[in-house]
Amino acid sequence: MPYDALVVVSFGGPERPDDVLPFLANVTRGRGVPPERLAEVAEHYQHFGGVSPINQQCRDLIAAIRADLAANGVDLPVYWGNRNWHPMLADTVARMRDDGVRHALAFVTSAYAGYSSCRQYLDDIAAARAAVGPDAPLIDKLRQFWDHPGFVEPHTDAVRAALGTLDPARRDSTRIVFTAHSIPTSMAAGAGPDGGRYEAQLHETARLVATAAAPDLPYDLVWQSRSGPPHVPWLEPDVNDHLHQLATAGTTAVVVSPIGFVSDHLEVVWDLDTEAAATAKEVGLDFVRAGTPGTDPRFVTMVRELVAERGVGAAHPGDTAPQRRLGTLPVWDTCPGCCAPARRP
Ligand SMILES: CC1=C(CCC(=O)O)c2cc3nc(cc4[nH]c(cc5[nH]c(cc1n2)c(C)c5CCC(=O)O)c(CCC(=O)O)c4C)C(CCC(=O)O)=C3C
Ligand SMILES: [Fe+2]
Repeated sequence: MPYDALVVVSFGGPERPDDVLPFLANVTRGRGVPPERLAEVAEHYQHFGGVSPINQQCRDLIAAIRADLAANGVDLPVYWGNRNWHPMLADTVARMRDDGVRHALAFVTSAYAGYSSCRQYLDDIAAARAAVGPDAPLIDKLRQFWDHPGFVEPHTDAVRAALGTLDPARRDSTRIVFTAHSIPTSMAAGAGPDGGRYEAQLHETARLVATAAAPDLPYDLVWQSRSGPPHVPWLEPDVNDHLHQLATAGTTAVVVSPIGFVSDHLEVVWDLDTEAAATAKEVGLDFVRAGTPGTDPRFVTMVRELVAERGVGAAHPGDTAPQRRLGTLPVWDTCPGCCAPARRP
């Protein structure tokens, strides 16, 4: 059956102060996140008036996707549903059913393998379809896109632009510090069909961005936004500890590039622009944070290309577009057995 809709599936975020606690309850239900950590994160949201930037970023991305599809003659309605906040995915899937959608593609706003980045979105889709019932549309998730040029190139340009703002006299002691969301080490071990794929893909993206943006500079991949109880091991080092380390070892300037993310959502504007920037200042490092793809036209076009890989918009029925990729790690179109839920801690 040909595809008749695209649904953008994202994390969701609060849009007013009263949303913050119920949003956090949705994110952390059954996850064992300590109340102290929750109170701390609630405060981060309240610093921004209780409004996460992520929902508006999704609206902007969807407007750009719709315009790009229309400009290229691809007639595909675009829906939007979130994991943790309105519009909730189950409500969206009900609306898709009401509109007569039978078989949709899902673009998830996360590029990588892993439980939180991939498998949990598959579970969200399954739960939303189950809530809607037997006449819910089929929904196929598009593949992971960590090494797609439409994701790598905007990150590369952002790193290059950020480097351009630093003192060229310090170039010899400048480093690129890539970041992604930390996850429990047990979750990292279970990422992808054969494990370890979250880190492996991030290492590949870091290499692709660094070698294109500044082949002369050293770079690191470190982790941000650690959650969970202290006795559970998560990926380390934390970006703040790493900045301390770098300053001690003679680095004078850093570009921090959040390659783990597609937009400047709260974990970027708080954990990096506020916390990591303060750490850099404390230890005397020049600090600049590189941007994220957001609505970069290449990122928007990538979505159309991923859809074309599934045969949508083809000149002849049955034609599918080739995968555009810069890396060499294997990729799975349909995530077979990927990020098995049983491996989740
Ligand atoms: C891998 C990963 C991504 C990237 C993939 C993707 O993009 O999906 C990501 C994205 C995001 N994480 C976000 C927010 C939060 N994540 C939390 C908690 C957690 N994240 C985890 C992992 C990830 N998270 C994990 C293992 C937990 C522990 C709880 C659990 O096991 O599930 C918590 C609870 C409080 C805390 O403890 O921090 C919050 C509020 C926002 C929205 C920001 C905004 O509002 O703009 C976004 C985009
Ligand atoms: Fe998170």
